[in-house]
Amino acid sequence: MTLLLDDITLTYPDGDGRLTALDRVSLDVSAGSLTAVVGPSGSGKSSLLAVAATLVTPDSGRVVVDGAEARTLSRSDAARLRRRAIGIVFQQPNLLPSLTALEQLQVMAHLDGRRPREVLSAAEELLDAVGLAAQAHRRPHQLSGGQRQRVNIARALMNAPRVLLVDEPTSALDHERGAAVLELLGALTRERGTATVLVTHDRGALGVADRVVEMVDGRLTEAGVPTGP
Ligand SMILES: Nc1ncnc2c1ncn2[C@@H]1O[C@H](COP(=O)(O)OP(=O)(O)OP(=O)(O)O)[C@@H](O)[C@H]1O
Repeated sequence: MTLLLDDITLTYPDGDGRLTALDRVSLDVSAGSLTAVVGPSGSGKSSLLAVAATLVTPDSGRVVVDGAEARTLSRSDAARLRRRAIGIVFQQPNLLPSLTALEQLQVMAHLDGRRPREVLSAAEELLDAVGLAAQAHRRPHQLSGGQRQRVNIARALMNAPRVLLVDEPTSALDHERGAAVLELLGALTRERGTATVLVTHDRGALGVADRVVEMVDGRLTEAGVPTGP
């Protein structure tokens, strides 16, 4: 199993008590499959992603990414796991305004100490895969919202992560662009073999998901396997 969340409980301080954001949640996601997480606002979806990304340590339960249990790693091994094994796509692309699309991708890999020539060809190949080969030298303000989100997705894939975590990627997009981004995420998941978790309000996501789970009040329930379009 490429991503395993096993019996996760996460609480936050809340006045005198604690608020349970994740209540004994378990989820496994295999390579090359996409799990959509739906559920009302405040039900714990972002918390689930933060735990899966190893950005937040749960009160109890295990997070296993590509065979490594996050809690047992040293700080530096945990940082490496986060950088290499996990790709994160947030709602807002957060691109650096002064860099071109190509450079946004290159920065990720340079931070990881990879060789410039190899980095350049990987970045060009990924921009091509997300349909932006012709826009490689544009800066964020010269791209549409959908194109910016594609750069964001390509950037998250730059270090060839085993796990891809995506939070509401279509919320800033119109229906058509949103649908195209979801199709792209489904295709990249299969091509690149990532274990993908997609948090979304967008019903269009149900068509690209292998599995749909629902969060309600911090608990996860199976919402069924979509039967396709
Ligand atoms: N840092 C925090 N400190 C305290 N409580 C928090 C914190 N982050 C989230 N919460 C609470 O935990 C619960 C789950 O929040 P979370 O952001 O995971 O929900 P969500 O399903 O992602 O919501 P939305 O769809 O609105 O983004 C909510 O009740 C929220 O108010």
